[in-house]
Amino acid sequence: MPPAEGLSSTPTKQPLFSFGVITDVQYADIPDGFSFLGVPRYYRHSIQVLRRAVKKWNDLKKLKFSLNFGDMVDGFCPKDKSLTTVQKVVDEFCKFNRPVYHMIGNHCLYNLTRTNLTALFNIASIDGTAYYEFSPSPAYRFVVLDAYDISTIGWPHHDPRASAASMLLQSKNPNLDKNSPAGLLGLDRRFVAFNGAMGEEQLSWLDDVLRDSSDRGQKVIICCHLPLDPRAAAPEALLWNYEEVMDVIHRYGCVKACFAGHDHKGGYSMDSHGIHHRVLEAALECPPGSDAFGYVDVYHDRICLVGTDRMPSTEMVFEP
Ligand SMILES: Nc1ccn([C@@H]2O[C@H](COP(=O)(O)O)[C@@H](O)[C@H]2O)c(=O)n1
Ligand SMILES: O=P(O)(O)OC[C@H](O)CO
Repeated sequence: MPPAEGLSSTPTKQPLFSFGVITDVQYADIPDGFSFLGVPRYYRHSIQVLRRAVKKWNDLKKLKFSLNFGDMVDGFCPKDKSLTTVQKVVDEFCKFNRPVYHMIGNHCLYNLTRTNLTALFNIASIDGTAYYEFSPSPAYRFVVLDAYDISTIGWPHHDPRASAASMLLQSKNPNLDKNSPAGLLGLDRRFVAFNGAMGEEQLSWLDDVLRDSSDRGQKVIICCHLPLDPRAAAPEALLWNYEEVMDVIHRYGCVKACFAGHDHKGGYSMDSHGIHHRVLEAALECPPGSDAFGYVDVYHDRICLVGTDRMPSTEMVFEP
């Protein structure tokens, strides 16, 4: 869990900039249900959480942009309603009067093609990929990763990225149902079909962006639907090749924090290189009337997540 429930030493100076965060809205116009492990899921209420998030973000008047960490629609959404449902959620995000940067999650890919999704989410895409970067202030760069670059979901069966994922799952997960981690031990429990990996091209792009950021003296915040640190999330939620990705990140000193979604209960850790990992609590699992969203104040020496209700606040001070 985060080191502090509140912001014990909130700096009094003005942040360089601030941004909103929300994850796993997983909206569908269907009755409430449960996760595979029996955790309640409020499919119709989650869009109300998003509405309250957008209102709060607008009321604050200081946010520069917001980040949606993926899974805006649920896999149980009737497939003939996928497009209108995703459009309905996108329309809610559009009520925020600043840009919103989206990530693609597994539930998005259960519903729509990558071509549809990248168009709806306004992601400039090469060959269906959904990784990109932006710099909201000269001192900072945001790197948005595509966690399903190598995946059995989202690509046509003949695509090499789908074949590579199938081969990996085949070798790591003997279960007939590849969504099941039954029998897998420890961190190997991540080898399930609802996760994915970053491919070589994306890893090399990440390396280039981080080298350039280091050269420019910029600090970097990494954003990914899937968590990258085992101490911040359940093994079943991790990116398949999180170690490879963290090896690239640890080559440079510029990355200060990694944010993720997917593991609905949320989490926090600081890794061996002093990088903060914050997995955000899901909007989907908020019982009616409760919320999970927040905003982040960014300073030169720290970032402060100010959470609402089920999303605890977290102060993340950078290592010198
Ligand atoms: N076939 C499956 C699917 C999931 N699990 C486990 O349940 C957890 C939650 O799954 P949801 O997709 O409902 O969020 C997941 O972390 C798996 O450990 C399973 O055992 N078998
Ligand atoms: O949002 P889901 O249904 O993919 O669930 C993700 C799992 O909880 C990760 O362990």
